[in-house]
Amino acid sequence: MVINHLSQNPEVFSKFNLLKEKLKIYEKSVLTANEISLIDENSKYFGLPKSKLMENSGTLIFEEIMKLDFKFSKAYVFCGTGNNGGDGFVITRHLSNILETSLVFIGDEKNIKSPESNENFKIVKDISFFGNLDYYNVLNSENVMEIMSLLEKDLKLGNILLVDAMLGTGSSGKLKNPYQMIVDFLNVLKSKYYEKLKILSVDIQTGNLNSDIEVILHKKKTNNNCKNFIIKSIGIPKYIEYTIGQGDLNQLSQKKIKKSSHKGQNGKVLVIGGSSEYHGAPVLSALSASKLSDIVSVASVSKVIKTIRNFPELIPYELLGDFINLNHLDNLLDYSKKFDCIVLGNGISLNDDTGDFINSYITGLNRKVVIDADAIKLIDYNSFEFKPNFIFTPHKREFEYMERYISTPDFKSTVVLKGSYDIIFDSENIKLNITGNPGMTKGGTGDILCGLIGAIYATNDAFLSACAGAYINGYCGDKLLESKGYFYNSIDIVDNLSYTLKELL
Ligand SMILES: NC(=O)C1=CN([C@@H]2O[C@H](COP(=O)(O)OP(=O)(O)OC[C@H]3O[C@@H](n4cnc5c(N)ncnc54)[C@H](O)[C@@H]3O)[C@@H](O)[C@H]2O)[C@@H](O)CC1
Ligand SMILES: [K+]
Repeated sequence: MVINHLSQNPEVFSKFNLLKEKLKIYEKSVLTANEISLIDENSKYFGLPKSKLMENSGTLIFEEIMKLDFKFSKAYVFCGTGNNGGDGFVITRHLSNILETSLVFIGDEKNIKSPESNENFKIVKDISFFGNLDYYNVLNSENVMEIMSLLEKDLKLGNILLVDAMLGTGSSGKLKNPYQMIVDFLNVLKSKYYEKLKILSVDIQTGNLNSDIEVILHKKKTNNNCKNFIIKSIGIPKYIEYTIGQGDLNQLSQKKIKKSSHKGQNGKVLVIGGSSEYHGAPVLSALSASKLSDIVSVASVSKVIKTIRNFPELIPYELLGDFINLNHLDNLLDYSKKFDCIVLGNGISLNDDTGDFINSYITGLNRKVVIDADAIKLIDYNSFEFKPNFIFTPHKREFEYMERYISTPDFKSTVVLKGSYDIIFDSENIKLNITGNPGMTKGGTGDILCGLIGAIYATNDAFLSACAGAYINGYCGDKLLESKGYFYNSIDIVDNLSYTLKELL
């Protein structure tokens, strides 16, 4: 799916690479557990199921085992309940074809976490009836003692390979028993039979296990610390690290909090925009925010507030005059304190007085801010600090106002560069949003986007919010393309946003 998209728009990719170079964002060679779980999810989403990745992992690790310059008469595979254990089941399947293997499964079969792990567990369970594979289940500490005495007996007879498929990137915090107990025993046996026991860890060594080698999958993780390791590609294409998918959405606070959230848990958003010239923009922005946030208010001039009063779900905050200006500064700075995120600029219009307001307001405020449209043009960038709490949502022309600053060292903001495919970046990350279609070029979709990003940003961090907002907005447009062709407008998007949010969150 992604390939079709990108091949249709090669110029997007050149802009993407240009920005990547300019920002000096290089491909990450070490990933955090969070980043790896993101890739995990998105691999599935872009057509690479975890079962395929597990098969690749187990098979590639088995091949590495065959290359070891270590003769062993028997293998033990220690497996946990997570997908690290799943990899271990695949390795066991291969090993049991060529030599006597003991599978030591730690935990209760019912607690095997994933279908792909379960699938592989069932196969090795069946094999154990055909011989060449002994199956042991460790549920408590005396099982541990039994296993260790079996292992020690075998060590007296010959060399043993021990595969550590107990815990991988899903491990967190201090090892719980029986894992710690197992690791302690294995470390004792390792020091006692140093040459006869070879320990190979799958992906990451479990706890403080004294492994001889780590076979790392895809890329190094921040908590890999075995000095002897090899890295195996398991077929995850690197573009997956640069594209936004369901994995990103799964990191949102909305996915983490229980559905029965109490009032205010979904954040409070203030939209500051509009003028006697433009009424609609702040309404679109506020309405889209109101699909997610508990409280949405619009601060604008009387003519716009008149429209706002038609929407009971929006809280009006009236400003006298035709344009937002410095007279409104103190009140708005004070009022803004009530909100988690401010959406600034929709329809605010290119008025000098408004420019003075924007530059004073934005420097005086310490809130999360989404800066859009004319606000982007009105900022005086010479003495401007691109703070980490700012998300800018420029289209191509608006981006020209700020492009030359993005590679300066104190650039800390997030940018959504809207286009046929949006490019989202901050000083450390860059991603491509591949949802959306030409039907979204109609007026108002930009207002909807920044209202949506503002609502998400109220309870999430900047880069993730920018990615998620762009993704959801485009996804909603793609659904409308299916049902209405290109003949949909921004009201259609606002009306359909709830269905999209329900589907994706
Ligand atoms: N990320 C990827 O792209 C791929 C990952 N794969 C494998 O999947 C692994 C990650 O799998 P999971 O996310 O299921 O996690 P793990 O297999 O690391 O296991 C986590 C499980 O262990 C338990 N656990 C966590 N911390 C513990 C602690 N301190 N003490 C005791 N128990 C603890 C938790 O209950 C959790 O269910 C990777 O390391 C890798 O081996 C492969 O299957 C292929 C692809
Ligand atoms: K491991």
